[in-house]
Amino acid sequence: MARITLDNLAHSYLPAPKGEADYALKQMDHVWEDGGAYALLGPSGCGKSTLLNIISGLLIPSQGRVLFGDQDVTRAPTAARNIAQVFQFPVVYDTMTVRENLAFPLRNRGMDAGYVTRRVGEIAEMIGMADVLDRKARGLTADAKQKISLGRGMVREDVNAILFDEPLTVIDPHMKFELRTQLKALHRQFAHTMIYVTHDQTEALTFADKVVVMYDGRVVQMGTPQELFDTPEHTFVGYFIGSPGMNILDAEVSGAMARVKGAEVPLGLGYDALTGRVQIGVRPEFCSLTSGAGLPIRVTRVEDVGRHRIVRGETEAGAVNITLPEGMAVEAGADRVVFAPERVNVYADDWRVRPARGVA
Ligand SMILES: Nc1ncnc2c1ncn2[C@@H]1O[C@H](COP(=O)(O)OP(=O)(O)OP(=O)(O)O)[C@@H](O)[C@H]1O
Repeated sequence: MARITLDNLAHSYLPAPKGEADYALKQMDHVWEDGGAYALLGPSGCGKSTLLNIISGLLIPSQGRVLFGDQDVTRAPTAARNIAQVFQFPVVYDTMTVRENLAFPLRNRGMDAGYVTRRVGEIAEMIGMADVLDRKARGLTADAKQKISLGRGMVREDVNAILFDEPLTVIDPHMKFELRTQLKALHRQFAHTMIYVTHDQTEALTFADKVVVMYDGRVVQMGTPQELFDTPEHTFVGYFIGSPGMNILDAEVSGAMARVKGAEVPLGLGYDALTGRVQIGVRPEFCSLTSGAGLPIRVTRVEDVGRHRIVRGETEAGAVNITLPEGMAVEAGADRVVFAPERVNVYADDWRVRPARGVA
């Protein structure tokens, strides 16, 4: 297991990049702790695979270094990095049995037969395949084959890191939940450094201790699920995490007051003078519908989504979504929305601004 350091890293697929726009991965410095479970989350094209390929050794970055522990592996081939990888689609040997597939990475390294049997048994239990160990992989469903790939990725205990690239794409939804839970349990047990690439926020938030949110070639935030929810550092994080995402409205901010089109919005803390495009962001969970004072809103739709309901509305400042807690009805005549002041974040040119007074 190893700490992974990305030192002044950047990558362009062009031979002579001119500006930032030419970089698929913009300059970044990060340390990913030894034993951490990280999810790399972001929309298609944001640079997740590029970063993963640099860590795994499939790609040499055009700038900067990758360290595993203290060792510079920037130019080391994949085979020399001592990592395990699980890809989007199954990579199994059809002519081998499930047992032989799972044992392969261990036998390959000359592990003792007793250990191989014990370890394969543990992993087979975990992926729910203990009763089909002697079946040939050929003829198994794509789902089952991908479980073997996951098992193979996790069978070695001595790897520097395990990299997962959208590994649950072909797994059916029920099994997805189960495997995610198993992966998490396995992480607790063995504390491998794990990096899990996904564009699915549920997958990222349930798997990871730290979620690394990428947008347009940058890591815009690296934080716990709670941090991403409470204090999105970039408007993209606010918008991308949560269902629905954060409400973001253009505003003018003066001290502890924001003015949006149609109302004044009290803030929990004060702010220094701001420049650039100023916005406030507040999650639908911290908005409430009232008939008293507040930002005038016209409710356009109420959606039932199981445990709670989502009210969708239009204000002069833009669209606002409100999450109604379980059992709460939409009050007749309610035509204002108010925001919990201490839950309102302030942004300048998309980046969160720390309050001038009090805690950040
Ligand atoms: N081999 C390549 N040559 C040139 N450009 C590439 C190459 N691979 C990726 N890119 C570009 O680099 C950017 C980042 O792509 P990347 O595949 O890393 O994103 P991603 O977040 O993994 O997306 P997806 O989820 O769709 O795989 C994109 O603009 C993409 O078009």
